[in-house]
This record gives sequence, structure tokens and C-alpha cells, in this order.
Amino acid sequence: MTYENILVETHGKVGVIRLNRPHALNALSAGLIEDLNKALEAFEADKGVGAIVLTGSEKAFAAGADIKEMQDKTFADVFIEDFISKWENVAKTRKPVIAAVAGFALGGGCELAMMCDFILAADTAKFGQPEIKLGVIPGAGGTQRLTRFVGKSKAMEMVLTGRMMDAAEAERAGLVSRVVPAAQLFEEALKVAATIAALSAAAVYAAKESVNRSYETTLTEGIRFERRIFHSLFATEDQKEGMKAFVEKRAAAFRNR
Ligand SMILES: CC(C)(O)CC(=O)SCCNC(=O)CCNC(=O)[C@H](O)C(C)(C)COP(=O)(O)OP(=O)(O)OC[C@H]1O[C@@H](n2cnc3c(N)ncnc32)[C@H](O)[C@@H]1OP(=O)(O)O
Repeated sequence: MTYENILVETHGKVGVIRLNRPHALNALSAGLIEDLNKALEAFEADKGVGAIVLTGSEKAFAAGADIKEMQDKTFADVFIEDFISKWENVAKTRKPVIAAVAGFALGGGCELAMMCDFILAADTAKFGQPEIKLGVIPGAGGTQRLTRFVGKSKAMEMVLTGRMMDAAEAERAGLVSRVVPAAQLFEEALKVAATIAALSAAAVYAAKESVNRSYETTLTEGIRFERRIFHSLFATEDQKEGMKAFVEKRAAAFRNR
């Protein structure tokens, strides 16, 4: 399938989605979000895909919502269509999604990256929530997710001033898992995604769900949830294979059963 605003390919068990509106720094138009959702749905349904990489160009992961497309909308327009609600599909994807960010990740671009399971950043990456300069506020989770990643003080400064954070600051603040040289970003993201895709899918889904649960519940409930999920994995063949392989000093061959 071909799309107007994204490029889609697979590398072994890794699905890659590349945002591709170079003339607009990958601004997130309605068409791009529609393409992105279709590609995510296709990768979710593809049993041959175990992890997904979401990336952009050298200059921009994405410079936010498409301002030209959004500028004339009225309150009634955005309220009735529930503008932005369709963007959440990345966060709802069960397969792991890794954001590989080079250049600008601003506004909705930063929010999209934060919906992924983790962010690998090039040393050229710049993150920010500049919506305040447009007379609005972040609308795709920026005030909520950024605060959970970097804490209230830094999130508040960024949201109130629109200041950008470079890759080094983003790593120190816990927004990104690692920073790599720009030339190595894509290969590194593919490598990490391939490592995850080779593991037991049941364990990977369970791990993702369990980490995400920590955002939504108390510590006591979260720990109980984790333990029950851990118990349930003993019902899989992959648990038997993983532990047997360790004891036999060989690589495990997971079959997603
Ligand atoms: C999702 C929500 C609800 O949270 C809302 C949002 O996301 S609001 C959008 C937040 N993002 C921004 O405010 C960033 C806007 N862009 C910029 O500030 C700058 O483009 C830049 C700092 C990222 C890069 O600057 P520069 O290198 O000077 O490039 P430009 O000449 O400005 O841009 C090149 C080209 O891209 C178009 N562009 C850039 N960003 C957007 C955008 N968000 N929407 C639409 N178009 C965008 C820009 O207009 C230029 O195109 P031309 O006008 O020259 O055709």
C-alpha cells in the first residue's frame, strides 16, 4: 500500500513508518494522521511484524499540527469533530513503537514522540511545546505526558514559554532513552526494534502493558497487576523455551505461543 504523507517499509520483523511531508517539516495534517493510523493498523494486524519504528527526516521528526490547515477552524469545528482525538492511536498500539527523532519535534511532533514507548534521539533533536506562542496550548497530551516525563518545573517552563530543549537536555531530563549521532539514528532504532521483535510477543505485550499501568494506578495496585501478569506468562510455551534455553546455554527460539 502506498500513502501520500508517509513512507512505509518492513525490515525483517520491524515495521517502519517515516513521516514524509518535507515541504512542511512533516507538519501533521489530517491526511498525514489518517495515513499514519492506517499504517499502524496494518502493522498491528501483521503477524510478521514484532515492533514498529516511527521516524521523520534529518531536519524534522514533525513540526507539530499543520498550522495552515488549522488556523481558520472555529470552536464549533474543533469541538464537533473532536479535533486531535484521532491522534491517540499511536498510544493505543499494542506492539512496541519506538520514536526515532532527529531535528524538530515540536508541538504535536513532540506529543506524537511521547505517545511512543520510548524515544531514541539524534544529537540534532530539538523538543518543544511552542503552542503558547500561537495563542493556544498543547492539545495532544503535551501538558500531561511531558509533565510525567520531565517533572512539573521543566514541563511548566517549556509549556509556558515555548522554549525548545536540545537532545542532551532531553536525555538528562528523562524525555529520551538515549542520544546517538544523527548518522546512526535509524540503524540504532532498527537494531533496538529488531531485538524486541525477536522476543516472545506475549512477554513483550505484557511488559509494555505493565509499565504503562504504572502511569494509571497506585503502586500497590500496579505491583499486584505486574505480579499477576508475570504469573500468567507461565502459561506460555515461550516461558518454558526461554528458561530451558538459558539452562542449556543456547539462544531461545520463541514461537509466540
Ligand atoms: C497538536 C497541537 C494541538 O498540540 C498543536 C500544535 O502542534 S501547534 C504547532 C506547534 N508547532 C509550531 O509552532 C512550530 C512551527 N514551526 C516553526 O516554528 C518553524 O517552522 C521551525 C522552528 C520548526 C523551523 O524553522 P525554519 O527552519 O526557519 O523553517 P520554516 O521556514 O519556518 O519552515 C519550513 C516550511 O515548513 C512550514 N511549516 C513549519 N512548521 C509548520 C507547521 N507546524 N504547520 C504548517 N507548516 C509548517 C513553514 O511554513 C515553511 O513552509 P512555507 O511557508 O515556506 O511554504
